[in-house]
Amino acid sequence: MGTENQVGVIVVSAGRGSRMGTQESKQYLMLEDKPIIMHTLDIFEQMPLVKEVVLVTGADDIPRCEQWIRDYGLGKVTKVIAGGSERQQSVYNGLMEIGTEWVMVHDGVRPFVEPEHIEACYRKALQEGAAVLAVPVKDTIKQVNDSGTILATPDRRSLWAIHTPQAFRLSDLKRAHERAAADGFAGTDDSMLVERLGIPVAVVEGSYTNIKITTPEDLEYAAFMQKRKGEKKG
Ligand SMILES: Nc1ccn([C@@H]2O[C@H](COP(=O)(O)OP(=O)(O)OP(=O)(O)O)[C@@H](O)[C@H]2O)c(=O)n1
Ligand SMILES: C[C@](O)(CO)[C@H](O)COP(=O)(O)O
Repeated sequence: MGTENQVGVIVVSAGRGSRMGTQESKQYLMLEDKPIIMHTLDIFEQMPLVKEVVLVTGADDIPRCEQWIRDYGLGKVTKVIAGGSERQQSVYNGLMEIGTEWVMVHDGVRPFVEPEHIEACYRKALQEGAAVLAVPVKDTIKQVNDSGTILATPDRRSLWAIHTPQAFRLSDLKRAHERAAADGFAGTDDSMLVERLGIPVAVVEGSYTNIKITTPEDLEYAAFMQKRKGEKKG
């Protein structure tokens, strides 16, 4: 089945970036020639699979984002809307603006996600109903109590670090968000909310380079990654 112009993408970019510790919100920091968020949006702009993109950003940042979108010719971005105080609310605001049967939610501060992994995540969701990009953890992970004492060491073979995009039926994700809001449940990703409905979510292995730019160290790595991308293009 053709997958051209199929999926709506919500790119969430309304956070404050407090862990980055910069005056400017991290998603607007320059990465080589343009703001991080514009690198991320351009990935989806170049994908035939993507029908529309809704950018969710800070209310005060809407005008400059709209100008950048014009400057960089990001025609697939159909709306730029205000987010909420939590990521979950920002995603929900985006859901209200998307009209496609399938939706992908992506962090605006993940500018190194690879198109083939985005497509693989979407195709897996078409097959299984829902899918997320992830990578197997490399470190041993332990559960630790508030006193700093180790409680348990889960079997590493079953542990994955979950990334974005995350792909769902729009109707399922809306229902999941509405159920979570009704229950006062706050999740750290969208998959958690869908899992709560009993909907199976599949994992698709992506890449360790699909980092979420969160702290200053990530910014250094991002600069290295961007340089390497430029060298590969030649
Ligand atoms: N209220 C929020 C919080 C986060 N995000 C977005 O969700 C993504 C992942 O969130 P995170 O990396 O935690 O960003 P911040 O919340 O900005 O970071 P911090 O927790 O350090 O403040 C980011 O693209 C961020 O802009 C959002 O759209 N709305
Ligand atoms: C959605 C996410 O990127 C999956 O790993 C992550 O949970 C976002 O967490 P954050 O604290 O909002 O950055």
